Amino acid sequence: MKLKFTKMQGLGNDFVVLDGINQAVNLDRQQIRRLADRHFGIGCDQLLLVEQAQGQADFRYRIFNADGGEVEQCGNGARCFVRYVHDHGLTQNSEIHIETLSGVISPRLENNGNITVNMGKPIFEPERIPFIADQCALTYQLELPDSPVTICALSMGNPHAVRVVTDIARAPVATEGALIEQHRRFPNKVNVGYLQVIDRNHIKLRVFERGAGETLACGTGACAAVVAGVNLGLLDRQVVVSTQGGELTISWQGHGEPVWMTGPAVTVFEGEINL
Ligand SMILES: N[C@@H](CCC[C@H](N)C(=O)O)C(=O)O
Repeated sequence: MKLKFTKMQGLGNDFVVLDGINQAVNLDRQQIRRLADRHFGIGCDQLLLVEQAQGQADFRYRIFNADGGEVEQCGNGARCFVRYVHDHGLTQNSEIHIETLSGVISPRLENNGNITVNMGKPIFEPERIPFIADQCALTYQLELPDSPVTICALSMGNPHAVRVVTDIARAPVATEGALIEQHRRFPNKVNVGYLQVIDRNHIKLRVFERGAGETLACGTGACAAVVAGVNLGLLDRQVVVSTQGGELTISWQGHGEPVWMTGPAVTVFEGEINL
């Protein structure tokens, strides 16, 4: 099978994007892992599939982690999705509505080329994250082999644990992040963000992503970190998030309101691969 693909990135969080409307795409877990492999395939953190919407939206957006698992949401991917459907003439609309596993999101292409996405409302009820806890709380103590750690837990359509640290460069992202990702209290596993407050409108963030490991940036992770920081009283409602791959602007007006994310999306190259 030959597949046309586009390699894209949003702040260095990289994607293989496939048009499932104009070519037949039917991949199993092994094939997705191979496409994502940086030595034997194209290489990416996530594979994004553009499909016809099933309901009223413009498109259906499916997301697969590098480990082959399908997931609910991807913020940097949402911006790349918009850039892709525009550049490939699949739509002319600057605002589109796209179905994801966690509901419809509505990205908008700005005149300056950036993309703003309404990422929906954060979810705090433990059973909806899902996270095992007796009740909903601002922070939770999570048991780890050495000693417990304090986390915020929430969903941006996908599950996130957020830790506040004082020195992002020394945060145990690969070691502790991997333990939290697989923790028994997160039945669907979890993305783990480490946030350092620079000031009330600026944070630094690193994320150990579920199914992909540490990436250069995570859009939903940035949304989750800002929501957690606002809830903890550490941040104002509009925040610049510095990741290893660049900057995102996140704003959230508080409970019951959606989170807005603005940032870039870039095409790197296009090609065709034999599977
Ligand atoms: N990179 C993404 C998130 C991709 C999915 C995530 N790893 C998960 O398993 O939920 C982003 O930009 O949000």
